[in-house]
Amino acid sequence: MFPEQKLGYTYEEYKVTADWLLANTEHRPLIAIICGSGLGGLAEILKDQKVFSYSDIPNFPQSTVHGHAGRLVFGTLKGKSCVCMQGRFHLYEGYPIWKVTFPIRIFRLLGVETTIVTNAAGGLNEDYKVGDIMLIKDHLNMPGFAGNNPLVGPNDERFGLRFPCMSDAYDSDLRKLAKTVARDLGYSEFLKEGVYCVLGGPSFETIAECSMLKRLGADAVGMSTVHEVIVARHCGMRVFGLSLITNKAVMDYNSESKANHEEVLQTGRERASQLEKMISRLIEGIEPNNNNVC
Ligand SMILES: O=P(O)(O)O[C@@H]1C[C@H](O)[C@@H](CO)O1
Ligand SMILES: Nc1nc2[nH]cnc2c(=O)[nH]1
Repeated sequence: MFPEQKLGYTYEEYKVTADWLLANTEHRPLIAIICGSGLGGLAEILKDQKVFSYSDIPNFPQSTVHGHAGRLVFGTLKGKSCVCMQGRFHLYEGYPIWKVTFPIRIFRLLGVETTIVTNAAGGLNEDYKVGDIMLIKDHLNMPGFAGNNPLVGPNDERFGLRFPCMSDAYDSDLRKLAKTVARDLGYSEFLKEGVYCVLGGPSFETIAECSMLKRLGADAVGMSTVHEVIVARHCGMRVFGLSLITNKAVMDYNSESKANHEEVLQTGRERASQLEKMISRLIEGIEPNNNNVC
């Protein structure tokens, strides 16, 4: 039925990694955080850290992108046990999509209930400024339109349903909580809410591509996150996502500006402390749900 190429890890392979981690740390995280480009400093908010290099974890892919350190950091925040990926995997690194999303099922097997995804993205919405934080309310999955979806291949019911719903992918209660947190911190001025569009990368968009994406309803464009969200929702985790608008997508043929990775990392450094505060407060407000997945 499916071609003979490998289409993913087996349940047993996921278990090997999860069991290795459980044997090597006493942390039992309920919340996972995935750090976007240049946002790895978010891991520093965790106390009582236990850190693993991806290269030391069985089956774990390696980070190859500048701004993605390649470390899995366990720790606590306000007494809550968390795990943080300092570095994620992208399609453009050459990984098949099931490797890109490998850590998500590991999180689920560790007992994680809520996944927080962050990324750096280009702003398509003309009201957005560099440095804005966009709560992700929905996504456009461009690789998925072409059949590159992380759930392609045999479905393992131990993780989730063959046909998972995605109309409620980004938890509305967590978005409400984030808005309250942002207001209390005085961040409302640079808080936005919108639709994130994933492309394969690594080239940034042409002007025509940006105008097309904007017309399709995207507010921000990037190269990650959506694959992780699909797998997280498939296995029943709650998802909260935010994009840091690190650059404005170029939409004018007369513009001199050019998207570049250094600007992306620089904007991350500039907003790091506010993002750390916002995510700390958000985590403080997340209630455990006794591992009842949703
Ligand atoms: O991992 P994220 O999505 O934050 O990284 C974005 C997309 C590319 O990897 C990189 C481009 O600068 O930033
Ligand atoms: N595709 C894409 N990814 C980004 N990541 C950060 N900025 C951008 C951008 O402008 N386009």
